[in-house]
This record gives sequence, structure tokens and C-alpha cells, in this order.
Amino acid sequence: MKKDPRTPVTIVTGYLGAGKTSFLNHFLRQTNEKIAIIVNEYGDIGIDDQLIEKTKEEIIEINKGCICCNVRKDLIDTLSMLSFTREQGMIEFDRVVIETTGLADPAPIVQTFLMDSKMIEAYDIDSVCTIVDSKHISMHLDQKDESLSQVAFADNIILNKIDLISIDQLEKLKKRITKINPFANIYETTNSKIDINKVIHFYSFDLKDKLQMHPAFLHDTHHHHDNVTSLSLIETQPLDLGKLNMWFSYLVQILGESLYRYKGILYINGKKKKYIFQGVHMLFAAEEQTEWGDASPRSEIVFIGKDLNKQKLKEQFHKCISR
Ligand SMILES: Nc1nc2c(ncn2[C@@H]2O[C@H](COP(=O)(O)OP(=O)(O)OP(=O)(O)O)[C@@H](O)[C@H]2O)c(=O)[nH]1
Repeated sequence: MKKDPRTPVTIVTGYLGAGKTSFLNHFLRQTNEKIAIIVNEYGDIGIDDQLIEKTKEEIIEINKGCICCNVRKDLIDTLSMLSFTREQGMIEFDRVVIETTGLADPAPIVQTFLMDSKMIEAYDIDSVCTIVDSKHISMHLDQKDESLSQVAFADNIILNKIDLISIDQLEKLKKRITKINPFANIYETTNSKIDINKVIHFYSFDLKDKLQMHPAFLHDTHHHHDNVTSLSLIETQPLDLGKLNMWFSYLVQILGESLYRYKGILYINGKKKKYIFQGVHMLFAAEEQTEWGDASPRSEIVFIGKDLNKQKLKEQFHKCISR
């Protein structure tokens, strides 16, 4: 369990009608924590608020826009108000859950928690949970709409509405989703019924000693039709820290916009310890971690991004090998 004074935040995203409110209701039924819920709806009138089964939660609505764009300031104000009123002993909560609109891009929401100093002090993203409408997602992915970013950003992908598709379709969908985001855990549900222990206590934006590596990281994804894809790079030879620093600053500045998420463990020449890094678009953090010990050192990097020039990235990475 985490000993961090910051409040964990679960971000629930997913396309229109995917099953986010159903997920939230299952979440609330199972949890012993006291939850502050922020529901964002596009229209003037909040409907979801009425669909959430109320027990001991604080529910705050942010309407008339999307927290990923035009009402992002409202999100920061709401979160600041929540932490202030808690400090004053006026309300109590152990976790914040944010249900985004179906049209939200989770990237700017995540960035809010990583960029704003007040947010960094008070909150820690636990995980991004993306609810997928298994029946309709392929169409949305083909259209390259917000659902791509929602899948690309997820730590947990809940393939919901599996009652509406065949086993074959489900298998194809899982392959497609894994190609877009090999980081994420994938769960299959109907009515978003999931054991919440599977989707909490991730702290996915902490720099962890051990990254959660899906076996699919080890396979490259050449054959795809989505412009958001992933690339995994593995190297057993030690890397040169100076060259890596230069490469990363180039990547973040030039490709930042199209790099959704990236994470890695690095084996640096002359260093006994592992380096862990991760980033979201232009936000990047790296940290020295524990020693390699008995483990065979090797670097593993994964990028999830739009229109990645995989060949070029591979070549650039190769140039970082210590000579
Ligand atoms: N057949 C089927 N229907 C489902 C399933 N999960 C949810 N639904 C239905 O899908 C509709 C949308 O579910 P919600 O949980 O409200 O979805 P949402 O993502 O919160 O929707 P918005 O907030 O409008 O974007 C509801 O009528 C649910 O009863 C499922 O697994 N199978």
C-alpha cells in the first residue's frame, strides 16, 4: 500500500456510451474508500450525476464543455477546492475519480496532474481506465477519433459489451488494442463489471523500479492500420548517457506532440543502477533506481505515438549504444 500523502486519482475514460457510468457504479459498490467524483459532461445539464448510485460520495459536476480542453481550468479549480476543503476538515475523501466525457482526450487531463505544482503536491494519478464499447470501437478506431487516444493512454482497458460480439471478433479486437497499447492490462466485461482491485493501486505515473511490461512489448508491431501504434526497443549492450540525453531532448521537442506515452528501463554504461524514465508528450521524467543485481542488464523502451517513424527511431536508438 502507498504511504504517499497525495490523494490517488482514477481517471475513467471511454467513448460515448461505452459503459463509464456502469463502471463507476460497480467501482462505488465495491470500494471501502470514500470517493470524491468529478463528472464532466459536454452539455449544460448533467445527466450522469443522476445515474451514479449515491452512497457516501461527493459528486461534483463540470458541465458546459470538456475538461480536456475548454474547461480544463474548471478541473484545476475543482481539484484545488477539493483539497482545500479537505485540509479545512470540511469534507473527507480517500480518492478522486474523474469520469470524462466520451469525447475527451485523456492526455491533457493527465498533463494537468503532472504540470501544475499545486496538483503535483496534492494528487497522484493512480491509473487511467478506458472503457471500450467492444461492438463499436473498431469503427471509431478506423475514424481515428478520440477513442485512439483513450486506448493509447490507458493503464487498464476494459473491453465492455462483449455480449454484443462473437469470440472471433473479440480476439481480433484484443490484438488490435494490444498493438495500439501494449502497456495496458486488458479485461473483458459485460456491464463494466470488474473486480476493482484489478484497476487500483497502480500509480502508473510513478517511476517504478519494475515497469509493467506486457509480453507484447517484445514483439514489434509492423502490420497495422492505425496511425497510433507502439514501438518497443530492446538492447543488451550498454547505452551512452550523454547520447541518450541528446536523443531524448530531440524526441521531446520534435516529436512531443505525437508521443502519447513512453516508458523505459535503461542500461547505462558505467552505471550499476537502472535508469527508469517515462513521459507524456513533452513531459519527461527520469530517475536512477536500484542496482541490476543478479538480473542481466538490458534496456527496454516503449513508445506509444501517432505516425511513429519506427525505422528512424530504431536507428537513432542504436546510435546511443556506448562505443
Ligand atoms: N448490451 C450491453 N449493454 C451495456 C453494457 N454495458 C453498458 N451497457 C448499456 O450501455 C448504455 C451506456 O452505458 P453507460 O454506463 O451509461 O455508458 P457511459 O460511457 O457512461 O455513457 P456516456 O456517459 O453517455 O458517454 C446503457 O444503456 C447501459 O445499460 C454491456 O456490457 N452490454
